[in-house]
Amino acid sequence: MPFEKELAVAQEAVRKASQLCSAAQRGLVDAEKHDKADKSPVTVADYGAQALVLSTLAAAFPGDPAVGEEDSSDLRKAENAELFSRVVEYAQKVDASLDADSVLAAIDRGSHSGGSSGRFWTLDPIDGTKGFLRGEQYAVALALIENGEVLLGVLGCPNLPVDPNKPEGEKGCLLFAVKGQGAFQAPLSDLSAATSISTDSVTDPAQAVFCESVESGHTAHGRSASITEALGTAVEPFRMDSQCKYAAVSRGQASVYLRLPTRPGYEEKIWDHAAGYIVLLEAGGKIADTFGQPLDFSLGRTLKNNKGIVATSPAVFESVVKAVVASAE
Ligand SMILES: Nc1ncnc2c1ncn2[C@@H]1O[C@H](COP(=O)(O)OS(=O)(=O)O)[C@@H](OP(=O)(O)O)[C@H]1O
Ligand SMILES: [Mg+2]
Ligand SMILES: [Mg+2]
Ligand SMILES: [Mg+2]
Repeated sequence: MPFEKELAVAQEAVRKASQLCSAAQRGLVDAEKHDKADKSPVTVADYGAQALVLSTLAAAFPGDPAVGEEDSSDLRKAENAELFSRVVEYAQKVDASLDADSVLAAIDRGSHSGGSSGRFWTLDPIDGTKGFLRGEQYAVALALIENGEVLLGVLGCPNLPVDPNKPEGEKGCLLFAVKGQGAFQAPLSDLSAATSISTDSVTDPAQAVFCESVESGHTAHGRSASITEALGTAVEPFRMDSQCKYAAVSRGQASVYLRLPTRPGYEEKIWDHAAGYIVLLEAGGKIADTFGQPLDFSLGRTLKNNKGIVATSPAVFESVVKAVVASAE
């Protein structure tokens, strides 16, 4: 099968990073959190997961660059020495060969600028850091992009119930897809137990289950309420952090994921969407931005030609996109 090695390496890297994040989330203390220059939060687990995944990729595919969310500049500052030593501690628990220098070097492998030619990986070591800090959903998201096209995606979702119908049952899922090969989910506890997943077959948008971000700064909650009302949906969107929303639509737990811009100048980051995008498409779903335009991953580190996201199961796609476009007029 094409991309067999890439998939195996990516799955193992995301599984290990998910382990690191779970361990960190259980006992996170103040010294393990930090605010970046843009005021968004980052933790020992974001840095540790990026170091772990990018060092694993560097060993397996030394010629592949990466676009990662985090960089080491804050960790190198004297005032963050304690944060840095905890990052190294967490990374070493999962990979004993990592030391302080290799952690910094691995994190900084994520500085590639992306673009339309060649192949590169894109990593969000923790997507939904705010959800992670609240003890809720988050995802480790890794994708492979070649000539601007997303070819492979792996999503580690440590707090997501394996069976959506058993919310109190086993938690921890790995979702993955390779272009043209379908989408799958396995419990993080046993990757050999993967099963095929697909989007739901709802045809009436009034019956569609919607999901959206928890954070009101990341999506316009008022606008989604008016869209569901216009479509005749009685139930309001349920809120969930991170690319777990792509997982929810990909496995038929929700029909629609809306991400509606809150600030005109905000550009969506490729690592916030690439892995979820390919899993969703391979599960049978459809996706566009809030103007109905296809997502363009070939333009660098952001989706600068797109605004927001509309991701759905196939039969309701057109009517939902129409309602989203109309809601902007
Ligand atoms: N203004 C604005 N608009 C849209 N998106 C934004 C915005 N600001 C931040 N971000 C990105 O949102 C990512 C988190 O996704 P979610 O909103 O789905 O999760 S959460 O509710 O924050 O937990 C989050 O990813 P992480 O930083 O990896 O958590 C950000 O990249
Ligand atoms: Mg962040
Ligand atoms: Mg993110
Ligand atoms: Mg992140």
